[in-house]
Amino acid sequence: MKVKHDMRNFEKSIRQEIALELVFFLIRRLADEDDELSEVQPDAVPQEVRAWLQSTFTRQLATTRRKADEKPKFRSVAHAIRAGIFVDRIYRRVSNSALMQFPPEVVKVLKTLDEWSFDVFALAEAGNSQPVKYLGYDLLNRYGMIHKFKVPPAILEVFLNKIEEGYCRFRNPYHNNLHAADVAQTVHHVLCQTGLMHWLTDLEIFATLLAALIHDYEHTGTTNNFHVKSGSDTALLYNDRAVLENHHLSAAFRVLKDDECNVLQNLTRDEFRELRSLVIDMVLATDMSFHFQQIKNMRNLLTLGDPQVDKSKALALVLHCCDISHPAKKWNIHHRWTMLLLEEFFRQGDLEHELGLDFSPLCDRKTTLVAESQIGFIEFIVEPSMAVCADMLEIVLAPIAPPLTCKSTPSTAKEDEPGSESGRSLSVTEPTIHEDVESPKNYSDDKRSRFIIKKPWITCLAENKKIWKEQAIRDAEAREAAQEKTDSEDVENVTATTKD
Ligand SMILES: Nc1nc2c(ncn2[C@@H]2O[C@H](COP(=O)(O)O)[C@@H](O)[C@H]2O)c(=O)[nH]1
Ligand SMILES: [Mg+2]
Ligand SMILES: [Zn+2]
Repeated sequence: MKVKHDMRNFEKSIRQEIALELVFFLIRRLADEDDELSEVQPDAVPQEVRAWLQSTFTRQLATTRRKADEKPKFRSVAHAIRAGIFVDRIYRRVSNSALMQFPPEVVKVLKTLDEWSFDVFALAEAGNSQPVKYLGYDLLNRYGMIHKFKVPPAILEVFLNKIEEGYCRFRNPYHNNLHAADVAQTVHHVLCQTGLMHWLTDLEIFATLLAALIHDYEHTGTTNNFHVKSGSDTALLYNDRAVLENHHLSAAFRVLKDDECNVLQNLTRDEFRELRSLVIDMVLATDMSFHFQQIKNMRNLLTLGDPQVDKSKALALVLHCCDISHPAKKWNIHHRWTMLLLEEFFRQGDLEHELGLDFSPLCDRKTTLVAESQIGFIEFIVEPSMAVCADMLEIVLAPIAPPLTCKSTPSTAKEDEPGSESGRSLSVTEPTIHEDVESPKNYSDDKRSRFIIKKPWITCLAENKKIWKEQAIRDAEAREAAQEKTDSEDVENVTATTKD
């Protein structure tokens, strides 16, 4: 019986191997000869992880993107600093009486909002499980959006409540209001700690924060592939293309149609159109099947002598990186997110089993190799994405960077509590300039001064990968021990049967 079982497993793995090789061949032919996935050595990762990589992160080329934006207008931050002004949107005052009140525990957590490994779980705990409401409100006020775009504070509160509710609709372990708040906070970190905000107009900042807040609105807790293979209504509606992302956008813009929730009501027609277009581009680019193409396109662009980076493409890459950034946060936070995501995947696997569908990769709770898959995710997806994004930021921000290495700008956020009368301002850490260092590999041959951003994610990624690798070894040993136990039990059973 065991021999039969082994034969079946062997045949199955041969079939999977052949299918996998065929898929790899087709991917190379159909998509790109040299895209990131084809660079992944077939033996470097377990088969299950490869299957997941290809099912989640590849597809044929996406449809044509909209034409490049106008050449970006650079503003000299150095000049602004010298003049003692830190662009007028940094500090806005909104009448205290109109502002939403924040519980003191929320205020305390929000004091750490600028940190790379901000603890969104602590915010949810402090804020009655409403992190989107508090964080969304605070961010939009910090960047002066409420003032600049005349967002009625009461409407903003209703809008954020509605968005928060939508995130909670399917009670997902991972794709919920905490994930939305987490991604928005990470986007904020990039905006303010790298200086990206100074490359952007107010409208572009508003669009970026809004895109982050709504990017997984009404997520069903199941993947695009699941929607397609189960023939869900949403898959039918969007013809199997970026099913979830189309839904997040469409449903969120529908919320904005309601007067009670319309935070965009005081935008001009042109402003609305521009913001909508940016938000759509950003959220559609969070579809993981676009990942390799997106990374490759940006990497190729950055190799050009004087790359002109389209703002919408730059912002889409930033949002995508923030969306997959938890493996680059401190271990405790990353581990918590991993367990939540895996539980969501496993629930999908349970559903697939009930529906008689094949398990999607990483969705079978009995066989999934968690540590191995996380190593694969970090090495093949997160690290390359963060690297390209950082290179892109260093290139686009170089022309507006201050000429000298600056110390951190004193943060007034510490004194100005959210919802307090004094309003609030942004703390912006100035990135550093390293003089006379080599330009990024492959990007340019000339040796000149280079603008460098801080990259707190690098140490976290290395540390997390190390922990997963240790875990993978322990898991493999445990599996081996369990297999040996099963084998010896089988032998005992056979012996007992023979005696009978
Ligand atoms: N195997 C893992 N996949 C991950 C992890 N974190 C994120 N992801 C994948 O990325 C997308 C993110 O897009 P979203 O808009 O759905 O949030 C997610 O769906 C996963 O496919 C991880 O830790 N491990
Ligand atoms: Mg998504
Ligand atoms: Zn997301």
